[in-house]
Amino acid sequence: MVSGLYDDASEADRRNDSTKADRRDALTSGRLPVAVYGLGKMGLPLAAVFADTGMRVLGVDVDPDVVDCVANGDCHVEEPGLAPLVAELVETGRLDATTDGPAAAAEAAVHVIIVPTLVRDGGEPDLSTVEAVVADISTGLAPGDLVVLESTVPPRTARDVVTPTLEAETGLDRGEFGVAVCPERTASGRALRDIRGSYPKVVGGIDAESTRAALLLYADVTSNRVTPVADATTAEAVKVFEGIYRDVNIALANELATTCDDLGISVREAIETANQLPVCDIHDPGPGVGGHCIPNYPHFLMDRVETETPLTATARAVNERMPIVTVDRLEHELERTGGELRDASVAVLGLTYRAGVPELRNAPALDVIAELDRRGASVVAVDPFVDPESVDIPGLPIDDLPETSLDAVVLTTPHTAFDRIDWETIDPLVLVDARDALSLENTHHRVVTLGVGTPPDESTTAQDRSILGQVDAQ
Ligand SMILES: NC(=O)c1ccc[n+]([C@@H]2O[C@H](COP(=O)([O-])OP(=O)(O)OC[C@H]3O[C@@H](n4cnc5c(N)ncnc54)[C@H](O)[C@@H]3O)[C@@H](O)[C@H]2O)c1
Ligand SMILES: CC(=O)N[C@@H]1[C@@H](OP(=O)(O)OP(=O)(O)OC[C@H]2O[C@@H](n3ccc(=O)[nH]c3=O)[C@H](O)[C@@H]2O)O[C@H](CO)[C@@H](O)[C@@H]1O
Repeated sequence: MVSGLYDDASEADRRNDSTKADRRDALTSGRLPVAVYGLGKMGLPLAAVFADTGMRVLGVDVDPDVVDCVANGDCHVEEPGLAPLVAELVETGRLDATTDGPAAAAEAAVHVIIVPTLVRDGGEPDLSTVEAVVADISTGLAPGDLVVLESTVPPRTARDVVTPTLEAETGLDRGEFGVAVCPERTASGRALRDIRGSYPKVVGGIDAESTRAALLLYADVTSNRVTPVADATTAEAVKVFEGIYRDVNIALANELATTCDDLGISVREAIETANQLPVCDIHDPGPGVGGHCIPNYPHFLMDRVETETPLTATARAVNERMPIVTVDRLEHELERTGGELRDASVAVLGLTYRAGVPELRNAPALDVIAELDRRGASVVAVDPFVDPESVDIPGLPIDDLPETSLDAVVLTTPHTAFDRIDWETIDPLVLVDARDALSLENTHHRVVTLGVGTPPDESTTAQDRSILGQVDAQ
């Protein structure tokens, strides 16, 4: 008889493959219901993939509009392939949604937390949403249940916050229920593909049995391998380290880009050529680091350790300054042409934090616009994915660019829709291509990127370099 995914069975039982198969079968046949707390950009895709393996999934969200939408088989999250999947899963009864967390907790045997973990002004991690879900779960937690943290959390959250709270609130002892950290390794726009197995799934429990139960949970979810790590804290650290790696390396690229002002070289050319070496993986410079992951995760480490973390802190500061660097570049170039930023009319191309996603959290473009505004420029924003007016910024349709009187353009996010702009039909302007995404060398515009301070040496023009490249290739 299978009572839960977490088992206090004897070692002999654990080695028994038929017991393991029974548990897996109980899960994928729907006999062990799964509650997924948080039906947002990552939670809904995760709930759908769980349900698609045969699990019976109850999605929980505090937002009644989200719950109504999902319960009706509709989909409020824009992810490739998600809408038809949600419709089918709701129709066949494998996925449902509720605002009633305690009721879902009472019914479920597996509780998966995928709510946001943010950072307060000042850098302190804000775990209030996770704590609210843990409070719901504790009202229905039963012996044999497994609690899974998919949300990214500061290392030691499972050990020092989640588990002690569950013990205190339920009266159950550690060993009667499981807690495992199984961090989401996905990004907006690729959620279903990533959850189904782009990367190995990391699982780490507060005890060996929790890790074992998490291995069973994900065995049928991912086509990739499931990687057990030593404990829950290691699993938490893996996710936070991934984010810090990215933040620090982007900061390095951004710093190198600013030195190219002095050197008078193209940072992109130097980076691309340096990256010919397999040991070299310099990232792309840009106007800043956005999204709700990478800018937050360094704080999850810095706030939790006594040890000094100067590199992590400096990287954050370098990246946070990039919107200012971008506006400085524009102001400087306008001055070189006799213009002034405080009188300038500027279009910012791309509001979202990266190309191709309708996501504005921590978007560098918003900081660029705030700084332009602070320095007196009048700004319009162009974005094919979000309406600028939704964040109180005057918007401009892409196709209206030629008819609009502009002194400057700043490209902050390289949406593919911008490829269709016919720059020849736009009056000459200063263009800061902060992502180096446009090829406008031969147009009448004054184009600068963040990583070319002065134009390349006249003796080796772009044309010369391409000829030299051909010679080199022969
Ligand atoms: N978005 C990403 O690219 C990404 C990638 C990897 C990991 N993650 C992690 O996934 C987690 C969730 O991110 P997301 O992008 O899905 O967030 P989101 O903001 O899109 O959605 C969160 C959902 O949780 C709901 N919610 C808030 N409090 C709740 C509560 N107490 N009970 C139930 N529901 C509640 C909200 O109403 C919302 O619908 C975060 O911890 C993040 O670190 C996100
Ligand atoms: C590559 C990837 O899968 N990463 C994911 C990441 O996803 P993401 O959606 O946050 O996107 P990123 O690509 O990391 O970009 C963040 C910001 O940095 C800017 N940037 C990026 C690279 C560069 O070389 N130079 C830059 O300037 C970019 O424009 C944007 O503003 O976080 C998720 C949540 O934890 C992780 O699952 C996962 O690691």
